[in-house]
Amino acid sequence: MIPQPKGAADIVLDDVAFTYEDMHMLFDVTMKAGGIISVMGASGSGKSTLLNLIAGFERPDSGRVLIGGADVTDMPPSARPVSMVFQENNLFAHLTVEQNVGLGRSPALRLTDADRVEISDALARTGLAGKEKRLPRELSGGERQRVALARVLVRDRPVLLLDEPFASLGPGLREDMVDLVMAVHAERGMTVVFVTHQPEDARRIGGNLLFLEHGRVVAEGKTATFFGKDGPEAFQRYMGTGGASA
Ligand SMILES: Nc1ncnc2c1ncn2[C@@H]1O[C@H](COP(=O)(O)OP(=O)(O)OP(=O)(O)O)[C@@H](O)[C@H]1O
Repeated sequence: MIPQPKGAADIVLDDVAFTYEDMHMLFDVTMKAGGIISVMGASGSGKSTLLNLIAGFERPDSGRVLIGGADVTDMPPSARPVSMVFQENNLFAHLTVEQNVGLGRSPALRLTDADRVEISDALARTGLAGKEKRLPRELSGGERQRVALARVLVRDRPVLLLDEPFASLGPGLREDMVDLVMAVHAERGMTVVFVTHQPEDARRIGGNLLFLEHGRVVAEGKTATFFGKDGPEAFQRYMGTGGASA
């Protein structure tokens, strides 16, 4: 079981409306502190927008975003208690691995000895020891995402948002990376929201699942239930399996 998190935070989207041209989205959903939640849905259903509203890269037309009970609707992304990992371009190309991780401690890279110890621990934890001085272009795609996760560890924020972070990696490596996210979650107990197109990622993660259609959450609950024979109909249609997949 996940230890009771000290710093985890509930995420609440309270009647959050958001529009892109003719795409009207409405999110009214609570994600429990310390949970791990997969977000699935067809392309264009609003998964990235949901994360961007939590992170503050998009502002609601109406409604409120609360994190840990605090209303963050008007806060810029940098002030929110959130880390985010994208599919790519998480790193600064001209900075070394350890500098990229160090940014999670100090945006100006003014690092104390204690920060350096934390950075070195995070690099060891994510399997990057010995690669500290490399530039991002000298790493594989999987290693670059490990650097992004090491930065999450040193930032130590109560919410971690992942937007298809391993979509460009092959299946075996993706499994390893999902396991690393789960290990980070087990260690820190932050609230993790993981957008994925891959059913096997969601199954591996377990926890809860939000399923989106046309800018709304149309089903939510335990991930295991989604993949069972009584999974929500909309999800079964999306999977095209009529229910449980192998
Ligand atoms: N910057 C934008 N300007 C206009 N429309 C946008 C913009 N970004 C997204 N949209 C539209 O908003 C809707 C939701 O997009 P979003 O990226 O959140 O979906 P998604 O579920 O993450 O898709 P994918 O799985 O393809 O990444 C889509 O209809 C998309 O075309």
